[in-house]
Amino acid sequence: MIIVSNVSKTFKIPIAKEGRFKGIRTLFSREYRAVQAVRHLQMRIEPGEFVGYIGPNGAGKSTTIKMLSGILHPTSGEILIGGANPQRQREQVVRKLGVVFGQRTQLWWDLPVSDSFDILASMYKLDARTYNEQMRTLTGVLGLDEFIDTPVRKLSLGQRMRGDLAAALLHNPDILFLDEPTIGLDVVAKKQIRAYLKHLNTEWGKTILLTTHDIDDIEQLCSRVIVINHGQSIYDGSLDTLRDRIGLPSIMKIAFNGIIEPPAEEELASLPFTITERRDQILTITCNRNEVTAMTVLRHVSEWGDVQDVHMEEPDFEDVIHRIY
Ligand SMILES: Nc1ncnc2c1ncn2[C@@H]1O[C@H](COP(=O)(O)OP(=O)(O)OP(=O)(O)O)[C@@H](O)[C@H]1O
Repeated sequence: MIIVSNVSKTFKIPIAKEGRFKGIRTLFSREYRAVQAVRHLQMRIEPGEFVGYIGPNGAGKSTTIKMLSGILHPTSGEILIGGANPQRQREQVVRKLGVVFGQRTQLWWDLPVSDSFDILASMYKLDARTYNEQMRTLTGVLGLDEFIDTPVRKLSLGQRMRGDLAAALLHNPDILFLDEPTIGLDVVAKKQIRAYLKHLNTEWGKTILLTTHDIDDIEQLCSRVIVINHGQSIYDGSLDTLRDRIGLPSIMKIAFNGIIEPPAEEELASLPFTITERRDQILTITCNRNEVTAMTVLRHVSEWGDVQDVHMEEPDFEDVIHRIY
């Protein structure tokens, strides 16, 4: 289990000097300004959960992941990963954790991928049998064969990400922190990485905290989302509840056979939904699904003509995000 209790992180940044030798003078400056990257963060993640951690640029996501994995120290508050503190019990925590930073690789750039795995295996002190077994399993799932002897610098971004995922999983940790693992990937590679991540969670039971700017990642993978803005958690729950809470409309497209005869303006105004578009034989209807069911809408519109087809459209998740920010 991951427990984050009232964690804050403040960076001290030297105030930039003006005038001659400003670079050197800034370097030796004793004047600082404080940037509060994370404020009073509370979080509890149960084993086996797949949690999306989202927020605008500079919200504090990477800082949180770096604190969770022990790279940065919180200014205040406490973090426990499986009962251990990532700063004080680093080695114990590192064994439980795999971390992937999408923008940076932990593989050695000029070496074949297999050499990086050899180095990591010896860092984690894996015995030969465990290492070989784990490599076999990971090769099966992540298709490493295709590029195992290729130097990392020659890999496609999708292959590199598969290599990085394998590196993070080599010591078989229970928990994965993934910071933008799909960044820069093309549609096909994204789909593939998502399929792997789903497998790691549902088949292998890995607990995953995923940071992403890609809304499809969240929609397709995460049962829970935590939204952070200006270092503070502003939402923690399901994606559906998030949509409902900010009252995004449901959209229905209703196709008719033949003539459509909606009632007069006054009667339309009294209905619990609105017609937002009328094109040929199709009406677009918008309603708040907390206030009116699709069946009620259908009952009304079927009096206006011969309904041929109904199509429900989910509100766009990008809209959801913009509204909560
Ligand atoms: N090492 C650092 N020194 C000083 N300030 C930092 C440092 N790391 C992060 N910050 C600041 O802390 C705040 C949070 O940054 P962080 O990288 O955690 O955001 P993020 O949500 O991951 O953003 P993005 O989506 O752009 O990666 C920002 O204001 C950033 O400038």
